[in-house]
Amino acid sequence: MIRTGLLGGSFNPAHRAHRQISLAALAELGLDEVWWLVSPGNPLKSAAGMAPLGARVASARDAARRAPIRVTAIERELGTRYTIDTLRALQRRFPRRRFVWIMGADNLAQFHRWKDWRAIARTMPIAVFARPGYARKAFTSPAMSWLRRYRVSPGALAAGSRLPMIAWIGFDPDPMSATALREAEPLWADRYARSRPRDGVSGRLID
Ligand SMILES: Nc1ncnc2c1ncn2[C@@H]1O[C@H](COP(=O)(O)OP(=O)(O)OP(=O)(O)O)[C@@H](O)[C@H]1O
Ligand SMILES: O=C(O)c1ccc[n+]([C@@H]2O[C@H](COP(=O)([O-])O)[C@@H](O)[C@H]2O)c1
Repeated sequence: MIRTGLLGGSFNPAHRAHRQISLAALAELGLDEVWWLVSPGNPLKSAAGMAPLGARVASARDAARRAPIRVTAIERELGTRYTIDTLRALQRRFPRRRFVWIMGADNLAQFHRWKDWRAIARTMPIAVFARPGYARKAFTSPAMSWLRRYRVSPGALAAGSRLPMIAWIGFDPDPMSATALREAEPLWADRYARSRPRDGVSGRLID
């Protein structure tokens, strides 16, 4: 089994916290690699202000350099938009991998708005990272009121196979956000104007 973390995101643009939480997940959960799934469009986010997919993939490749992180826009190829559909498609396509879904506390705070969120938790383990300002919202969220009974330590999540299973990973919270980067450099995507997602977006090149 190849142990693979999945970090889905807009990456508009990618930044150091994406890298840090991925490296922490690799170490704490004994993962072999992390895939960054650069979303063609988060179903809950407006497309306004969203840089082209190619620029977001290129920024993610920069941020992931020299780490066991693979950047992919595979949702575009799979034709999926909702995470539950992506995860099911990935499990079908990569049956020898054991996946873990990774997300920041901000996403846990609104996880109950995601399509079939309980089914996501029954599909693969979930690892959550603290994010400044979101601890309370995440712990008291509607999703967490159901998920808390399935909470385990990171070690138990790494070793176990029961589902659902959710763990908080110890991590010195990092205030970095793509919103702050866009405010500092609204035209950041111009740096990647000529970048197109190469074939690296295809599942074939992932394996
Ligand atoms: N500083 C951070 N600490 C912990 N998790 C983070 C951090 N930044 C992003 N993440 C997580 O990484 C994933 C992808 O995040 P995303 O690409 O939306 O970046 P973002 O900084 O949250 O963007 P935006 O500010 O545009 O909402 C999400 O699960 C998010 O919770
Ligand atoms: O499936 C859903 O309903 C759903 C709703 C909101 C967000 N997501 C996914 O959550 C991940 C994080 O998104 P973002 O924009 O916060 O980086 C990304 O993979 C999105 O596709 C998924």
